[in-house]
Amino acid sequence: MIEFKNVGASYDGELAILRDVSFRIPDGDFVAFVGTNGAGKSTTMRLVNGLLKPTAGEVLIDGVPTTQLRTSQLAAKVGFLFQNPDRQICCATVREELLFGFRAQGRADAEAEARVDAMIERFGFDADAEPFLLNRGTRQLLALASIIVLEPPVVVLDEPTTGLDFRECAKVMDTIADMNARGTTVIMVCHDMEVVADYARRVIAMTAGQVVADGATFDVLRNRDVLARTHLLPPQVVDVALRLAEDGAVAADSAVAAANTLDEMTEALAAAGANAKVGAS
Ligand SMILES: Nc1ncnc2c1ncn2[C@@H]1O[C@H](COP(=O)(O)OP(=O)(O)OP(=O)(O)O)[C@@H](O)[C@H]1O
Repeated sequence: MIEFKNVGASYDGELAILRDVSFRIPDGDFVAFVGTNGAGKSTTMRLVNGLLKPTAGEVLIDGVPTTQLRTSQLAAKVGFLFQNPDRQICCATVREELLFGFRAQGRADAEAEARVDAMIERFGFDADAEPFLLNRGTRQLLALASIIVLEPPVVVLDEPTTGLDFRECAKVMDTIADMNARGTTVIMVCHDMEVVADYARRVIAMTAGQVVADGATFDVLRNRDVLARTHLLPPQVVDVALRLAEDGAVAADSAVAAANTLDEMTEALAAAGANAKVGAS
C-alpha cells in the first residue's frame, strides 16, 4: 500500500510544487496520473520512489515513511521507469543491462541468470546487442524488462509510451497489464487518454500541484468539469458518447450515451440500428 498524507513538495524549499496531496493506492491497483504539463505528476512519482522527500505530510510505503527507508529498501519495493530509457540504460550488452539490477542488489546468482534468460526469450532480445544501438521502442522495452526482471511489488512508470509507435506502445502496455494481472501494483503518468482508457482501472487527475479528481477511470474521464479543469480531451469513444447525449441525439440514459469502449459503442449502435429497423418495418 502506498499512502500520501497531506503531502507538500518543493525543489528549492520555498516554492510549493505539491500542496496537500492525499491518496491511497492499495496493492494490485493500476492507477494513471493525468493532467496538464507542470501539474506535479512526475514530482509525485519521485516522491513514490523516494528520490524526493516531502516537505510537508508523509509518503508511506507499507506503512513506513519514505524518510525512514534506505535507498536500497525503496529500490527493492518500487521499480522506476524513467520517461527517457536512456537515463537508465548504462551497460554494454542487453544481457548485462538485465543483470545490472541484480548486481546492484548483490544477488546476481543462478536464479538471476535464469530470470534474465527468460526475459531475453520473452521479448526476443539479442542478448549480445549493444543497447544504445537499438531503436527507441526496443530501448524502452529493455528499460522496462530490466525493471520487471527484478519483480518489484510496485512499478512507477513516467510516460511509458512516449515516442513509441502503435505496435511498440501496445507491446509495452500489454507487458505492463500482464505484470498487473500477476499482482504488481502499477502507477503511471500518461498523456495519452486512449492508453489510460484501455489499461488503467483508476485515474488521479492533477492540476497546479493538487489532486482534482480520483476515481474509477471512466468516472473521471467522463466528467466534463474535471476535463476542463485539467485541459484534457476525453478518449474518442467517450467524446462521441458525451456529445451525442449533450446534443440530444440519444437519450442521456441510453446504451450509446453510456458507451466507454469501441466494443460497447458498436454493440449499442447495432442494437439501436436493429430497433430502428424493426420500428421502420
Ligand atoms: N528538478 C526540478 N527543479 C525545480 N523545479 C522543478 C524540477 N522538476 C520539476 N520542477 C517544476 O515542478 C513543477 C511540476 O513539474 P512536474 O514535472 O512534476 O509536472 P508534470 O505534471 O509531471 O509535468 P509534465 O507532464 O510536463 O511532465 C513544474 O513547475 C516544474 O517546472
